[in-house]
Amino acid sequence: MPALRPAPASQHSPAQPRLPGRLCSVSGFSHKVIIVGLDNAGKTTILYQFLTREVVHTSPTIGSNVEEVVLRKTHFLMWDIGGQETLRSAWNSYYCNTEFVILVIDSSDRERLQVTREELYKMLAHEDLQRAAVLILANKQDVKDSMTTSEISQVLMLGSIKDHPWHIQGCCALTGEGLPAGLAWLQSRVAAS
Ligand SMILES: Nc1nc2c(ncn2[C@@H]2O[C@H](COP(=O)(O)OP(=O)(O)OP(=O)(O)O)[C@@H](O)[C@H]2O)c(=O)[nH]1
Ligand SMILES: [Mg+2]
Repeated sequence: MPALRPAPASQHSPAQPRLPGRLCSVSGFSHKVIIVGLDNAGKTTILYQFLTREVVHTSPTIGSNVEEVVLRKTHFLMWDIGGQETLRSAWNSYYCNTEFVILVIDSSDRERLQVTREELYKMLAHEDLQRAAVLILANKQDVKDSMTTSEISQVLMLGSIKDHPWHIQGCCALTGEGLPAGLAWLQSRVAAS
């Protein structure tokens, strides 16, 4: 298990997200990614696993964290957005210019999968996300009796999504298992476009 790192130092206020539509990074063009999902799903843990391949100590995100993740020569500007119920109405302020939505699910949280489904279809109907591809990360696969990707696919009715490219990947943010495959799918979409 990698060392625990302190929580990310700065977060952006939900009232004033920091230029969520900005796509230019120091190093050139970045593909904008938003990481959404219910509170406690593991979004912030995943963002920092992508960035450092280590587990950070997190607390609930108020607002967002943003980091640039580079995979070979492809740059992704990743916005990790707080998932608490009161914060979800602010997700749409991050949608502009989004190419990829990463929807993180706590696979051990059966009771709230329906809530995730409602949030998913609300997002897919939003005009700013019409061209976005969706990566569903079925996180916490290490937890005993967690839902499999096929169970989650059924409940979320992923087969009915015809107008957005999508992919579901099981993962464990504590070990990083499954995350490289998720990133590889994002990169394959970039290469295909
Ligand atoms: N067992 C297990 N725990 C995990 C996993 N990923 C994250 N966690 C834990 O789940 C808790 C919540 O993780 P966060 O990354 O803060 O969740 P979040 O989705 O960012 O939550 P909000 O910021 O409130 O929206 C933390 O205690 C993490 O250590 C995983 O794959 N397995
Ligand atoms: Mg968080």
